[in-house]
Amino acid sequence: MSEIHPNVKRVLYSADDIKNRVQEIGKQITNDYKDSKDLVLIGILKGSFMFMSDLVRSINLPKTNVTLDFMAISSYGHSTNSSGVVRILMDLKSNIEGKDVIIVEDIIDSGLTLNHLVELLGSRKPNSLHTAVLLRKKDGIKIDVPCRYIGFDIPMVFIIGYGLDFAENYRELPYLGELREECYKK
Ligand SMILES: O=P(O)(O)OC[C@H]1O[C@H](OP(=O)(O)OP(=O)(O)O)[C@H](O)[C@@H]1O
Ligand code: HPA
Ligand SMILES: [Mg+2]
Repeated sequence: MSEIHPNVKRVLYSADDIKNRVQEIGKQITNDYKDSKDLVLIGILKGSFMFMSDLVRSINLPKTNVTLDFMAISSYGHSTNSSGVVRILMDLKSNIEGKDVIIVEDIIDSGLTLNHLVELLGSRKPNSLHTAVLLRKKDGIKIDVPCRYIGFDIPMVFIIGYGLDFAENYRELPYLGELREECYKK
C-alpha cells in the first residue's frame, strides 16, 4: 500500500477491502434488479463519487436500462458535526417517476441527510426506492433510515478518504481512515 497520510490515525478499510465489499454489493444489486426495466442510481455528491463509480462498474444488468443521476447536498461544511440543516445544492436532472431508484451514499452518521433524501425522492413517485450506503455509524443514528445495502458498520470516529472529506480535504485517499482528533479538536 502507498504511504498513509500523516493525519490518519489508523486505516479502517484498505483499498482492497473496499473493492471486495463493493463488488459484493454490486452482485446483490445485479441479482435483486434482474427483472427491473429502469434502474436509476442517484449519487449524493460530493462524498459518494468514488463509491458510485466503483459500484456502477460492479453491477451487470445488460437487459436493464441503467441510468445515473446526481444530487449535491451539504450539511457538514467545515465541521465534524452535522449542522442539522440539509441544503440541496444541486437537484436531479431526470424525472424518477415510475423508476426503480437506489440512492447511493457514502455514509450515514446522524441519518438526517438520508432521511431527508428518502422523503424528498419518495414524494416524486418512483416505482421503488432503496438505499446503498458504504458506511454506517450505528451509534450515531438519530433518525432510523432503512438501508438495503450497507458496506460496513463503523465506530463513532471521523472518517476520511474514498470520497469522504474533512473541510473538503482528503477525498482522494484510496482507503478509509480515521482522522486524527488533533486535526479538528482545538
Ligand atoms: O447522516 P448525516 O449526519 O446526515 O451525515 C451524512 C452526510 O454528511 C456528509 O455530507 P456533507 O454535508 O459533508 O457533504 P459532502 O458529501 O459534500 O462532503 C456525507 O457525505 C453524507 O451525505
Ligand atoms: O465521519 C465522517 N467523515 C466524513 N464526512 C462525514 N459526514 C458525516 N460523518 C462523516
Ligand atoms: Mg463532507
